[in-house]
Amino acid sequence: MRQGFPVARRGMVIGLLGGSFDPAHEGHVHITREALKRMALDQIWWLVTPGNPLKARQPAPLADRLARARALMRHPRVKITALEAGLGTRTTADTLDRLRALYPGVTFVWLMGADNLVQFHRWDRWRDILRSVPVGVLARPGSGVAARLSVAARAFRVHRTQRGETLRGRKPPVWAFVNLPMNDASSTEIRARGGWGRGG
Ligand SMILES: Nc1ncnc2c1ncn2[C@@H]1O[C@H](COP(=O)(O)OP(=O)(O)OP(=O)(O)O)[C@@H](O)[C@H]1O
Ligand SMILES: O=C(O)c1ccc[n+]([C@@H]2O[C@H](COP(=O)([O-])O)[C@@H](O)[C@H]2O)c1
Repeated sequence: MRQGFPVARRGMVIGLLGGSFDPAHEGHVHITREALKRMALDQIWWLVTPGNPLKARQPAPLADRLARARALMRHPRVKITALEAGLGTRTTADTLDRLRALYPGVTFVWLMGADNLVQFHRWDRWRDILRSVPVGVLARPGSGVAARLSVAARAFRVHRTQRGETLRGRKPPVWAFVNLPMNDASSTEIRARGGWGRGG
């Protein structure tokens, strides 16, 4: 395996949490720990993105975001990675294609907060993503209703399962809201109070 790429054995089920992590915060840690437990995932990999293709704002340098993420999220089954920088991919659909080719026999589950489902239909090849991996949508304060009414939720409503815990064993297309105790931490809020980056 390439340097910096985690090792995974055939048969493993690995959750992928992509994000800007600008900066990583307790909300990320909370959903990661809860998803590991509730969804019986073998590992979760954080994919710290070089840059969200839909965000105009330039994030803090990747090295700084990785260092903060690694300092905050300490768990033997959670790997903090810069896989997308290594692969040269920017969109999630491309990243998933590459990971499936690199890790035959490994099942990936895409994880994201409910806020991301609201605008998921603007992502590159979003239908392909939903057809190729199980997707767990993690509860986030303020986004539940909009997520349930979103274009993607309506388009794939027949593929929704009520049981997020079972996603790891299901064949896509399948997705679920994974109801967790919610945590209201947000990177935007941390940046606004000067807790990160050039201003903080
Ligand atoms: N408090 C939270 N509860 C549930 N999901 C979250 C929470 N914070 C972040 N996430 C999810 O984690 C992933 C990465 O989030 P991201 O790095 O964009 O953090 P953020 O706080 O949403 O940042 P920003 O405020 O800059 O958009 C996304 O799927 C996001 O929906
Ligand atoms: O593939 C896309 O078109 C796409 C559009 C928007 C966001 N994403 C991914 O969604 C993840 C969450 O991004 P963010 O900035 O909300 O943390 C991250 O992995 C992004 O690369 C992907």
